[in-house]
Amino acid sequence: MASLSGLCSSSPSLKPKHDRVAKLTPSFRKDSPAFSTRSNSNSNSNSKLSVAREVSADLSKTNSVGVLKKAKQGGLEKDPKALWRRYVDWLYQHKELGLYLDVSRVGFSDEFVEEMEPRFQAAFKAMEELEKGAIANPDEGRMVGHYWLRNSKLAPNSFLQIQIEKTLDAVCKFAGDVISGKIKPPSSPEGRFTQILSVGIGGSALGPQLVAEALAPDNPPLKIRFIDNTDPGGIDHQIAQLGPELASTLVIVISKSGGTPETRNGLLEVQKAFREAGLDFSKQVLISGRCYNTRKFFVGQHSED
Ligand SMILES: O=P(O)(O)OC[C@H]1O[C@](O)(CO)[C@@H](O)[C@@H]1O
Repeated sequence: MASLSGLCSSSPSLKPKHDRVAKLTPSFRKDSPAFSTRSNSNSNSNSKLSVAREVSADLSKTNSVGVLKKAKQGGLEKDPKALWRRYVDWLYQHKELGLYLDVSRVGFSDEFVEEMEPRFQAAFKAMEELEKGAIANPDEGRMVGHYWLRNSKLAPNSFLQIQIEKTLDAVCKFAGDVISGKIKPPSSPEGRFTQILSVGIGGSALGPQLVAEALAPDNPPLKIRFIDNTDPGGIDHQIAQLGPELASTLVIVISKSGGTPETRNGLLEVQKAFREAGLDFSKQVLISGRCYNTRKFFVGQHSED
């Protein structure tokens, strides 16, 4: 994961000679202890970091102190050399991701960075605790495992790692079978699923919405729509928009807890629409997460998980 500790340029040969920022805020540099700590959990992170390009200009006369003073006064630095120095100091590149982050034009001073450092250190520590499995959602008594889902090797124990890997494999296989038509609706003229209706709220809707917006191709094999609240008009609208394609709609009900009333309402409303259309809901619905004691609702295969 990219962290603020990686914001600075990391190629030693490109570091400014009078590295004032480095002196003032050692732990924000990539070669600092804080950076090393975080990069240890992501092997070879250091080798993936570098500034964007070679810096050949003579920077000896530039004055990043002046830039910082101006920034502190709230004025915007205009001197091109000073701005170049600041750019070189603060440009971050993550080669593997193709990510550049240029914060050099943000008017913060090194005093500000120094002042903020304890808070950053606290945040990094908290993030490390999360990665190790600290309970971060006390209401639900949950660990926060987003890190592990992206990289199962970060999971705090091998049981969780295997669970994640098995689940991801199963999800990919299921998606492939739906797309290929191996798993199909019982009575659709197309002979395959063409639409997904996702039912879930909050975190159980935002993730799929993000993926659908950010990662789906222009013409995905299945279109997706969402019921993410309990507004009856909105639910009716989604169902009406599907029209006859309800017969080729895969309904995915998502709930971490399996106990969210709004999600259950959506499920019941959609179930009713299927019934009224003479369709077998149980052959077209998949429930992700603990499921409202309705294990019969599974597409393709029965699951007890
Ligand atoms: O995924 P579940 O268990 O249905 O819970 C949904 C609820 O949980 C949250 O996603 C928070 O974790 C809320 O936004 C939402 O109301």
